[in-house]
Amino acid sequence: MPIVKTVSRAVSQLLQSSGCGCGISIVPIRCIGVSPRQVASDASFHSVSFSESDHPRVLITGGLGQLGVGLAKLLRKRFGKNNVILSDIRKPADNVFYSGPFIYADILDYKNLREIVVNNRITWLFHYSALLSAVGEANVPLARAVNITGLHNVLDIAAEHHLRLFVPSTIGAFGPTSPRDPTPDLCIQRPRTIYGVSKVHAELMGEYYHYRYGLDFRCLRYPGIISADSQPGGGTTDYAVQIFHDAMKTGKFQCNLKPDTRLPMMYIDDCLRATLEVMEAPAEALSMRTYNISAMSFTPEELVQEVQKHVPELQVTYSVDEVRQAIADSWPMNFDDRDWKHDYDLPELVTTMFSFLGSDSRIAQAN
Ligand SMILES: NC(=O)c1ccc[n+]([C@@H]2O[C@H](COP(=O)([O-])OP(=O)(O)OC[C@H]3O[C@@H](n4cnc5c(N)ncnc54)[C@H](O)[C@@H]3O)[C@@H](O)[C@H]2O)c1
Ligand SMILES: C[C@@H](O)[C@H](N)C(=O)O
Repeated sequence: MPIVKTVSRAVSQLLQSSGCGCGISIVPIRCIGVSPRQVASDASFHSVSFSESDHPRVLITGGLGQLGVGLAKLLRKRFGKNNVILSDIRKPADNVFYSGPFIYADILDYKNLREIVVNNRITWLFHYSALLSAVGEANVPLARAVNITGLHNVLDIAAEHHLRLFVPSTIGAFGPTSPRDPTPDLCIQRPRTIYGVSKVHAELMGEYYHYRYGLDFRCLRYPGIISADSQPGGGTTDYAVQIFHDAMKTGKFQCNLKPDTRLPMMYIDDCLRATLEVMEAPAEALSMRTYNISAMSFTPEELVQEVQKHVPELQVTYSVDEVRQAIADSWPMNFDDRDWKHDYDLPELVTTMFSFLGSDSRIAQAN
């Protein structure tokens, strides 16, 4: 994935001729009255005293899911604790609440979201709220609302307030008619889940707003992300996180995908590093708005083999979930990101997960 690369002449011409801040750029401002500042918008915003600086002022939506807390930690290290606001509709755990600014933000409440952006002088927005693939199929109306209507709110607010906007897409934005091994950045995208459809919609709307209104929209298609300190939110790739917890706790793991189901995966540190890189890239270095990002690709049986090097007594059974299996069978097996360099392959991933989960003592003598 050439996040930062020389912009070709053709791309430069395209950018110059089609917007990016010039040309037709009347920003879509919704016709709702200007509301007075409401206490509710920043009532839960503790210990905040923003200083003027060159750092971006960041809002993360859906920040209490698998990826948001880790992203906030990374961004706070770089831009300062009080310049990064985590938000969600759920109640944060104590350690999250006291680690930096947190605010309630429902992305379906346009006015509230706009107030938060205005009152806190947000300049960068990471839009993480979503219903993932499996929970999305279980509640299509809610997935449609959060993933599509919510995105529309975010796009309009970002365009109106000239934010740099990051929206993650996914391997789930591809479908059975896409080339699956490998899947390139540009190819046919006909996903069969509401999650995938909403992500293709996000990719296209972001790109449209970029060319039409000059919105600084940036998007990476993530593979399945694996993390030790946060739980996945109901996706098809969740098994690859669950196995570590079950190996540690019970020594038994029931996999809900077939043993030979190959999917692209990535350790969370690589994912968050790539996200920061694409957000920090100079605009003129981006030749597209959406890129694949990839690290490794494995099947459940390959992951089990690697995990058993650390927990040899792990017992594994397979009980296939038909919904998740059908989704996985329609997704890429290998993701082509061309030249982005990841740090973690499968062995490093597994070692890191176990050392994070505190299993050093269980590492097999057999190694
Ligand atoms: N985790 C992965 O493997 C993976 C892979 C590809 C893409 N992504 C994308 O990255 C983003 C973050 O993923 P994640 O794994 O952290 O997701 P997650 O499901 O763990 O968390 C999503 C968060 O969105 C919040 N949310 C739901 N409805 C909301 C609303 N109305 N307003 C505000 N917040 C709301 C939830 O409370 C939850 O905390 C998502 O957009 C997802 O599609 C994740
Ligand atoms: C792949 C990704 O988008 C998510 N983990 C899911 O399985 O739904």
